[in-house]
Amino acid sequence: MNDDAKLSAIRQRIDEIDLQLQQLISERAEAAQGVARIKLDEDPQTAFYRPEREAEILRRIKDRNRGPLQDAEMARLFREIMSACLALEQTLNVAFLGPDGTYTQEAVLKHFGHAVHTTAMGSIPDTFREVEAGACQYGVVPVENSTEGVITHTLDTFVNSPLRICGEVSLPINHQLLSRGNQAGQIKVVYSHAQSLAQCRGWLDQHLPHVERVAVGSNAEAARLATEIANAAAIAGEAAGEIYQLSVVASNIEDEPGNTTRFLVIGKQDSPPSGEDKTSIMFSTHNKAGGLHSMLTPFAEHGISMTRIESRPSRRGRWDYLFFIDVEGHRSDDNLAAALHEIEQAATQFKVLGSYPKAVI
Ligand SMILES: O=C(O)C(=O)C[C@]1(C(=O)O)C=C[C@@H](O)C=C1
Repeated sequence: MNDDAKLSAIRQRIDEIDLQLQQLISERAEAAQGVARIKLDEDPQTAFYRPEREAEILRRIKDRNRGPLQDAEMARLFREIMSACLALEQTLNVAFLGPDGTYTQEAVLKHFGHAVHTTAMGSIPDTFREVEAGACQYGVVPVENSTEGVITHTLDTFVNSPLRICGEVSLPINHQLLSRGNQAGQIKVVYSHAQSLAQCRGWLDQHLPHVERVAVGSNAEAARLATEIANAAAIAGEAAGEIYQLSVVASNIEDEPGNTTRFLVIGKQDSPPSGEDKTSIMFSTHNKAGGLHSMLTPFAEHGISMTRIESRPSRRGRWDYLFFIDVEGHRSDDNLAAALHEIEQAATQFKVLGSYPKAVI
């Protein structure tokens, strides 16, 4: 067989595979419609989105992947199939910290796939309010960055919100220096969110030491300004560059190569156990020596791993703090339920913010 004949034979095989794939995807979508009918029969107020089921499916897909596609690529393809199937059951509206083109929007699409409808909000509290009011079923907000630490605004907003955490998203952050066509030497001002400016401080000191740095509300806002102002550039993600049609002057300019931001998915529902879960809680304790230590002892005694601890002033008095803690496990696990009960008894204020599947993709 010559090369032309080989090529055409392989393409014929690809056509046959595509046909089978397409038929199977349609069958899968019909199956999802069947699930939706049962859910509605059982409860007219049902939640169609099931984070624990999606996490189980995506984990299995990664586990049984045998290449040549990477696990993450394979999971991403199935992520989109599930997203389209869910859209047949219900249009999902997800509020996020906007404007369009922010990393938070990227996190929404990574977590829910592209078949969801996204609504850009002006602030973190507005994102919470949109979900509390029922205008969107879910919201996505940033909570911590591996280089810059916690996003305090998100933690503070949880204090008075009835919403639950029902998922987490981990997004590698690759910052691009974007501009309308300026070369690095022509740039006089760089706009970005304060956190992104901080994450690129070393690069800016080295490559643009005399250029003014201006912090603005979001990276997407910075990208918009870079389209309007002469000799301006923005630090933002690729998505913002595409939306605002800016060219990349320098890519991946973050100082820490592993720079990652973690986002939380907030909603009104609790996520049942998925097999690999995390639980986030918030509490305050009497302001006395050893107070925090004694509050954490139940975790150690019940063999629970803590993955994060943050403290915030409680605003109820000087030196009074709220603690935000993430642990491994689901609140319905026996050992975690026992530990949480003991902590609740000893706390002056206590709230489980949610149990949810660990990020899979
Ligand atoms: O299993 C379900 O509950 C479904 O609705 C099906 C499905 C899927 O496509 O696999 C779709 C949406 C849910 O979030 C989880 C899974």
